[in-house]
Amino acid sequence: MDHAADAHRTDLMTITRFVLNEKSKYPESRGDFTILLNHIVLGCKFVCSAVNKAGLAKLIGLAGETNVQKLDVLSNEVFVKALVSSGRTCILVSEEDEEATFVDPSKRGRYCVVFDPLDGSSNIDCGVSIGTIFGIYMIKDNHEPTLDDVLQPGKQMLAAGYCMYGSSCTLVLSTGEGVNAFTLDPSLGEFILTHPDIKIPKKGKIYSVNEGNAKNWDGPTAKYVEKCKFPKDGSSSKSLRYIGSMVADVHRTLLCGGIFLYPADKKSPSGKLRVLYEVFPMSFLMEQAGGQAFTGKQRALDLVPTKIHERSPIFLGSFDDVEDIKALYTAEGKKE
Ligand SMILES: O=P(O)(O)OC[C@H]1O[C@](O)(COP(=O)(O)O)[C@@H](O)[C@@H]1O
Repeated sequence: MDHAADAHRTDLMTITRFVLNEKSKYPESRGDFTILLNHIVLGCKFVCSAVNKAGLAKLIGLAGETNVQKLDVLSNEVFVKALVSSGRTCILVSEEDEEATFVDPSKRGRYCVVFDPLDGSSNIDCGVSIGTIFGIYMIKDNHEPTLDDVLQPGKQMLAAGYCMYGSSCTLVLSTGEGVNAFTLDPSLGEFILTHPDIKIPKKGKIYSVNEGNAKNWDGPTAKYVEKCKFPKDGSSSKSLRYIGSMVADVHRTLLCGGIFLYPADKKSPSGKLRVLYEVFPMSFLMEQAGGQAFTGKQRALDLVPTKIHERSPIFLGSFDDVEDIKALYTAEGKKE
């Protein structure tokens, strides 16, 4: 690898150029998606800089008398304003807003964006990697947009991604043609393609779960984690890695393989993670990278949500690892 050449590389594959190339294959594409994506990218750049300077800019801690992080409020505001000002959206669903936002007809487009402006917020104060998660649907015709346009199975999504604010700022994106990652070059202010066509290893050496909830797990989950720790087939035990920030845990799983699980338990029978803007986007990316995502009952992307903040258990990651837990739930199902 000729680092000198790399440092002076002039043929820069920015995320805009990459998506323009992808969309140029479709004669009907008018650049609307690229314009929408550029506004999401703007939001990510803003949040990245805010997270980096959070300690200095007194952006750490809760907003006023609320139990919401200042950065959560700020991130939500910048994404809602960027998405509305793109002129390409009609419905916005944010983890931070109880109700969906219906964009004024004068500024409306055909894309519906579901997003978690800053996921893993419990990790903000201690500087652990956090991220933004988003999914994009499109309404097929010019009908008056309704919630039904977002309460769609995840497999209807056009695109999904996340931006991780960690040691570097990395935006991972899929428009349904594989998964690519772009790293923010702060000197250029541009996301540059650094991880083309990501494929998750078929089987991994890592399992990622909050074992603190173990006493409340159902049978198949408890058996699966036991199997990871004490495999009976002579294979070596898996290592436990859990950051408690979905974007960071899923990013590691995508690149290194293994499985991330947030199962249901007696305390939260529907799990913790939200279907529209956590489970669906991450499941979309996993499938596009050759992995899979399972709810304990079905393929995650086949789920049809009935509420915008609905939760679901999720098991996602390397194909073979998720197959193992699917087998345990199928066996459990047969017993019932
Ligand atoms: O602390 P727990 O129960 O393990 O939950 C951690 C999970 O919750 C999250 O922080 C989401 O919660 P928030 O939406 O409240 O940020 C995920 O990023 C993470 O995977």
